[in-house]
Amino acid sequence: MQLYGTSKITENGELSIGGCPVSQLTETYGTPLYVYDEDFIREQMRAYKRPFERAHLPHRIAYACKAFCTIGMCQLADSEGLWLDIVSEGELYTAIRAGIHPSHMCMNGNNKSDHELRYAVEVGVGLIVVDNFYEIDLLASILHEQNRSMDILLRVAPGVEAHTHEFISTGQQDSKFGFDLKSGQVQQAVKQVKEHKELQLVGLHSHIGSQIFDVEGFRLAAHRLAEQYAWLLQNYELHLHVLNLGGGLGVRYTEEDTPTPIETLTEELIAVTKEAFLTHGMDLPLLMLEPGRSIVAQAGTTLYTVGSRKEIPHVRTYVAVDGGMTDNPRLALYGAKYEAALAMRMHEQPTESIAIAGKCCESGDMLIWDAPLPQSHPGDLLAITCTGAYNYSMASHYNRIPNPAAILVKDGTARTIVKRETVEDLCRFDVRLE
Ligand SMILES: Cc1ncc(COP(=O)(O)O)c(C=O)c1O
Ligand SMILES: N[C@@H](CCCC[NH3+])C(=O)O
Repeated sequence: MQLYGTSKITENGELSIGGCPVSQLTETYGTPLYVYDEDFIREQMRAYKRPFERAHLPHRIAYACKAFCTIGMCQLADSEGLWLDIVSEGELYTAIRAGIHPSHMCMNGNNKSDHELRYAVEVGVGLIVVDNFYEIDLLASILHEQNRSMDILLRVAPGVEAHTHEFISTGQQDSKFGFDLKSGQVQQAVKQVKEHKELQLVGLHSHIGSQIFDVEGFRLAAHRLAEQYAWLLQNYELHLHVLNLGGGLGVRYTEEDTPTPIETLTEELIAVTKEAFLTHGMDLPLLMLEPGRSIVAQAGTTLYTVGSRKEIPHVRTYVAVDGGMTDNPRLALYGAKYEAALAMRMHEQPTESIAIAGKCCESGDMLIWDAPLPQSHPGDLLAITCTGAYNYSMASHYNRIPNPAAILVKDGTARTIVKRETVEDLCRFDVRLE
């Protein structure tokens, strides 16, 4: 199993994260437990900024908090000077509760409700990424009512096929997101925006997908967008000074994944975007990025306790843990692959290949199909790495399983960022029939 960030193996073969031996963490917080490595998260955020700072380029890095959205996580992003990319009332509310200034937020979403847009306008969200024709008029009318104006970007579907799972590919022409570039919807949208003095169009936005390993898709998107910037300048005398290329940088879940490191990819992104704009004799606009997964995925490890075992001769051995698809639905949804280790016996060699199952009443409730591990016993601690993104945020209560706690570890100290749910919490909204 590959270790990330501050994760280490102690002399007696125990996994430690952020200077905290995992047995101490689980003794205090129980299992399943999401453990987040604070230094590593901060380092990922800084890696995005360094290339811009080195080149003295204006930039905005907005953490796409959908990857892991809690008050503490929003505070971390803010403390590193990042904006937040939010997509719903809930994310906006969380960010506000975290004390983030709304002017440092960018709001995405393909079906923002009247209520959500009103909320964003009232608090003064810095930038709204308008996704469709309906939203242009809706947002304009809300702003008009309140006698306000707002900076917006237009979300563009640039017709780029990102090489990733089809469920997380978003830049292709056949997508629910954004204005279709190929059929001229972007120019049509700009025309419609120009009819509303409340909407200040400052740039375009594209997000080609998630878990992307190289710059090629971004290069194509940058070229297609630069062409639009040039066209809009020529035909409408519209000088757009912001370009948002979205998020999407991939991470290593297993050895099959070979992502470009954040700093290198960011340098490449700057270079390809510069080149694209130069082709049209234009300067690089203020570049905005919205990374989610690459900030938090590898900084997260989930700790479980091993329970039952089922050996099917000549077929497979299942070992079940005290969590599963409720805290990590990514195998069930995308066929995602992970690595695991027995967290107290990190020095031991694997002796068998097992299937790690969850505890839900569902055959698809699996975490890993073939994990090479030493023989495990009930009560052993099992660690699955790279579970920091889209795990907690997509957790469910299936089978009325409470969500685990999440903690942040650093320099030998642990802090709770999300409390463990209780079964009482699960009944909180139920109404007893009288
Ligand atoms: C508009 C937008 N921005 C940013 C992100 C973050 O993507 P990722 O977590 O892959 O960096 C997403 C999710 O794919 C998105 O839809
Ligand atoms: N939920 C997806 C990522 C979606 C990206 C958001 N647009 C995943 O777990 O990989």
